[in-house]
Amino acid sequence: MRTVEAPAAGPLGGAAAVAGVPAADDTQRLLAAVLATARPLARTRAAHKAALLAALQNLPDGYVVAGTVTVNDSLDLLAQFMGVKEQVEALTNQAMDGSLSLERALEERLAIIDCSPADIKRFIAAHPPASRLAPGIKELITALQARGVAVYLISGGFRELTLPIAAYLGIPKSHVFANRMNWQWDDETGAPTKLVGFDMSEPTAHNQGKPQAIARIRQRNPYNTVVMIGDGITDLEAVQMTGGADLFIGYGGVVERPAVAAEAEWYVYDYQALVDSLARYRVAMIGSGAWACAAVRMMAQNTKVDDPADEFVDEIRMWVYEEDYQGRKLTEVINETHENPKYFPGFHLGDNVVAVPSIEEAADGADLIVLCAPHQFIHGICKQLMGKVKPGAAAISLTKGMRVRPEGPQLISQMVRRYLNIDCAVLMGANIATDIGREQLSEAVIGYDNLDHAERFKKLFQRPYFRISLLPDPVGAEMCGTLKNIVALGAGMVDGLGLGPNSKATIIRQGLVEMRRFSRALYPSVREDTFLECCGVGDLVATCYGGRNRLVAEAWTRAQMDGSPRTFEELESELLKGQKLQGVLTSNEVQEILRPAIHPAPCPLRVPSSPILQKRHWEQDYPLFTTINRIINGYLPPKFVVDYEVGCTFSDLAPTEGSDDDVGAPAQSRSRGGPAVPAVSGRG
Ligand SMILES: NC(=O)C1=CN([C@@H]2O[C@H](COP(=O)(O)OP(=O)(O)OC[C@H]3O[C@@H](n4cnc5c(N)ncnc54)[C@H](O)[C@@H]3O)[C@@H](O)[C@H]2O)C=CC1
Ligand SMILES: O=C(CO)COP(=O)(O)O
Repeated sequence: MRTVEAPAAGPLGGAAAVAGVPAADDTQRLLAAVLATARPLARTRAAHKAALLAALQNLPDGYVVAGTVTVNDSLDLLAQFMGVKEQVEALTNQAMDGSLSLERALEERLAIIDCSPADIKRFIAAHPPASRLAPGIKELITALQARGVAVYLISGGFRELTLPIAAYLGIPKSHVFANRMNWQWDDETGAPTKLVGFDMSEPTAHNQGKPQAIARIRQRNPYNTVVMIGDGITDLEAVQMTGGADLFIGYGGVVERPAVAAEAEWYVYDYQALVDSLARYRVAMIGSGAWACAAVRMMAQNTKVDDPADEFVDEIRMWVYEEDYQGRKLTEVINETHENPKYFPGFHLGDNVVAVPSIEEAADGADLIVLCAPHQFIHGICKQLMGKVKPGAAAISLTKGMRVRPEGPQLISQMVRRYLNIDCAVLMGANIATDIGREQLSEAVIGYDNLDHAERFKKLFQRPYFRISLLPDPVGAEMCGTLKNIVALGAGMVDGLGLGPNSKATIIRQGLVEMRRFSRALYPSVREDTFLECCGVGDLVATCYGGRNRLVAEAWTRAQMDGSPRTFEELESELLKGQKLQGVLTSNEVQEILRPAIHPAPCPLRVPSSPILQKRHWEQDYPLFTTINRIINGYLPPKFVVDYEVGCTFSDLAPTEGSDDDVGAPAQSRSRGGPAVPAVSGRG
């Protein structure tokens, strides 16, 4: 980039004038290109350039309008096409250097050109937009739009010629300000026939039209900062009026106009210089288990793209809970082989994934923080990260689980928001890690409060085989991901009992009913439809057929049935080799909410203080959840999983010694008004 440093000037008011104006809607952004500066200057030029850079890099406050996008003036080119190039170009130059009023220049140029609608069609066909664009402008606009910046095109040319270019650049018609040709219409056909002038009511038909157009834009949109980019005096005017643009970047890549260059605080000859100055989001992955590795692998593919408009920093730092792996540190092995041989063997994570043992270092400077660790560790993780994350960063949780404290339940995303003071979305779905590593079709939802963040995360994760949709019900999505792990234990028990698909379908259906009921009881805003999404029924089915909770529960049930009981911990460590089960903990956590205050469960209840916990005694409404919890804690044998209504009626009784047969006779038990339920050995 060649930069013209204009002489030091007085204070410049643009950015300062709007610095304190909050955007009513953070999602709306405009990148404006501005010119010039008859404005009173509030800063030195160097400081102003710094403000420009900051506006471009700190996009939540940075907005730009692009003014100069083609290598040639459309009307000049049309004049050449019509064989009247010299006369029209002379008038264009007079208008651009300010020696002829815009209205007169337009009027005279159109009169000389004197084209028909058919001429315009032929002209556009002969000069398609791609052939005329200034180098780098498409990349700049794509990069800005990818970052949520609204881009406008304000042109002193004509809509008839500008709209095809705007369409090619992805700028909506409503974001285009340009003049309109006036036509004589054929009385018979109603078609335009002859050019008879232009519409003088458009702001761009007059001098100072560009600041007026920007003022209109700002009336409709609460942008904080509007940046104008342009090469002519009429572009420069955009910053010379109250209500116009705040900042101006002069562009000399096509025509270098000394008057514009002299006034511009930042003058560039190449749009790539602006693309290069845009912020790129740095991503951190907190966690390195199976799903964390499958997810980081997808993200690494997306961040390492050869695209100048790419909005992500290539490198992703992944926090690894350091441990020994075959005599070496796991982080060293991952960084050497680009694979996590302990938790996700056989999959290349990407050369751009860097494993770090320090959680602070992993999160340092990250704009996008992805949390994916077993839920029991997230509280500790949040405490370590408190005060260490970049203000304004956005988080997303892939973790399935919740925390139950005496004050009430807390979702992982709520914990992240509370401890880290940043927004936290969730990504949930039927996402068995190894299948995703094998690039098999999967779906996920991003449950969000902040749409901008959700869209950014979607770009970060989405792959051809990993389809993401956005769901404005983050709580519902997270509750689904959490609760399905309990149902999966029930599905594993069905398998362990040797029962077939009908029984499993019964467990899945009842599980879905209880997931929905419980979620909506705790959080009434949860949407009904969410349970039909991939995070609801989709994940439930996948986990009940292919998940780790199912696997371990099946083995646990078989061991019970064989008379050689094993604990869940033993089987987890034996079958999952370091990976963690979430269902057993979640079942106990959920049951803390469901059961009455005095209960024979092995984990003693804390005294509830919140209204939610005081309202317990919900077990009868959740017979499957309750029965599964009683089974895994040894109060009922596994066969009750398919007799959950009955299993649930034992709930108020303390476990006593007794034979399995007693418990296995539900009709008799009920006739006794509730049997003594024996503890089954091998509690999880
Ligand atoms: N594995 C899967 O297919 C899926 C898992 N999930 C969810 O993702 C979350 C994370 O699971 P995975 O990535 O599969 O992990 P994992 O279960 O495969 O691995 C356990 C992880 O915990 C770490 N760890 C062990 N002790 C720790 C401690 N004291 N503090 C912090 N970390 C410790 C280990 O280093 C390892 O990275 C869970 O909530 C799970 O339900 C969600 C979708 C799919
Ligand atoms: O959540 C999962 C799939 O979406 C994985 O479930 P498991 O932890 O039971 O393997």
